[in-house]
Amino acid sequence: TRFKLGIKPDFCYAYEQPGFLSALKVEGESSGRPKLDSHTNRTTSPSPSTPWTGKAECISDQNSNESFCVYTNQNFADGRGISFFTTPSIAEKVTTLAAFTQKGVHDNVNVFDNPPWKVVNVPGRGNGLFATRTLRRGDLILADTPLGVYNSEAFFPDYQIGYKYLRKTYEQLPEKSKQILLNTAAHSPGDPIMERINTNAFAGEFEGTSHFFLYPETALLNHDCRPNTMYYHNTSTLVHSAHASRTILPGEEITITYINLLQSRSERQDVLKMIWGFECTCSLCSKNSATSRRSDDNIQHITNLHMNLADWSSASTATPSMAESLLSLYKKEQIHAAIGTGHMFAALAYNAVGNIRMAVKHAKLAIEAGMVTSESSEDDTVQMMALLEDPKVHWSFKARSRRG
Ligand SMILES: C[S@@+](CC[C@H](N)C(=O)[O-])C[C@H]1O[C@@H](n2cnc3c(N)ncnc32)[C@H](O)[C@@H]1O
Repeated sequence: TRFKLGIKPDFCYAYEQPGFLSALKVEGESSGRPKLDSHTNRTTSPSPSTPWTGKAECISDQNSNESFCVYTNQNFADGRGISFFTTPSIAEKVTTLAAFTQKGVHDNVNVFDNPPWKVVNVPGRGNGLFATRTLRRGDLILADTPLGVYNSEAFFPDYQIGYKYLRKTYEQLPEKSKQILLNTAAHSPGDPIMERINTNAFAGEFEGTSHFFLYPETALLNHDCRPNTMYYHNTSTLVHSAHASRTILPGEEITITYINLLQSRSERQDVLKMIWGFECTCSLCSKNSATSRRSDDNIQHITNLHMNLADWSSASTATPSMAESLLSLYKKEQIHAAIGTGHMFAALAYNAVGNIRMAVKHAKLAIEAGMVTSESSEDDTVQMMALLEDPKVHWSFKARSRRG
């Protein structure tokens, strides 16, 4: 299941990831979901134990019998504040998260006193973050909490109704945070709040439902099809953190990917234009057509290798050399954040033919590479640790060696 943001599933380098609002706009419009036009406005009083400020304003969808309300906590993360637009049951669960119950989880978050970057305005792409000192793979670039978390079901079907509640999520924030939100970019005209969510919010599953998260500082990161940074969203602390996925030199722009990178140039350009309104002229998109074709072929090859290596059926044709090819293609294509995944595939593929020495080598490398995204690849790390502990009892041991 997809949870949080990204490949595993909150780790961004390749799979469709920061699906921003417009991505769903398209999906929602074509899905013919019932409109929220038979709504009623009402308010509910929070129970005395909830952290929400004031009365929650709610809207009910009579078709689904679902209510969505605006909940704000102005004290969240040391007075930065946070607003939710979601169902009462999700809001109740939210209050039990570490974000609301554990002291200290936001201690070094939303702190930008001496960051390793500065904001620079680049004609044609707006603001972006540029490194002011050398960053090594794994170094923290920034960590922030969302100002808004919006249930996609809540306002999506009918914008006019949704706007009103989105505006409320904004209006209830502390003054300083309102300004921070307004300082984010909007790439098309329209309702100022809606458009800022549209341009900047990350989509991810939250408490089992799709939500959008607006992290105003992370929002400053521009897109590159070969980014030098990856990010992770912790759905318990609600902290979003971005780490360098390779060495970044002073003066270099710090970039993330907005899309699934395992797509051809034309596919990438189409989706970036459609959703974020810009022509991608990143280093990869600007290559001459012969180089670009080679890259597209590599991407296709990576996709095929993924499919083969993830196939544990009796029909699988996966071999360790496929995993070695995958690793070298990641390197060739400079998909740095995926190296850990490549080593994991290799560890499993070697163990599957009983080559313990190579399985252990790659498991160690996978864990080491996973440190960069320690939180995001938790399951993978656990899996690799288990393999290291005793390769012979790991489920993958000789799982492919008896096949003809
Ligand atoms: C999340 S914002 C990124 C920060 C934004 N540049 C700003 O000024 O705050 C996304 C918007 O930035 C611009 N953008 C991001 N990456 C870009 C790129 N590689 N080339 C051109 N524009 C880009 C587009 O206008 C896009 O809609």
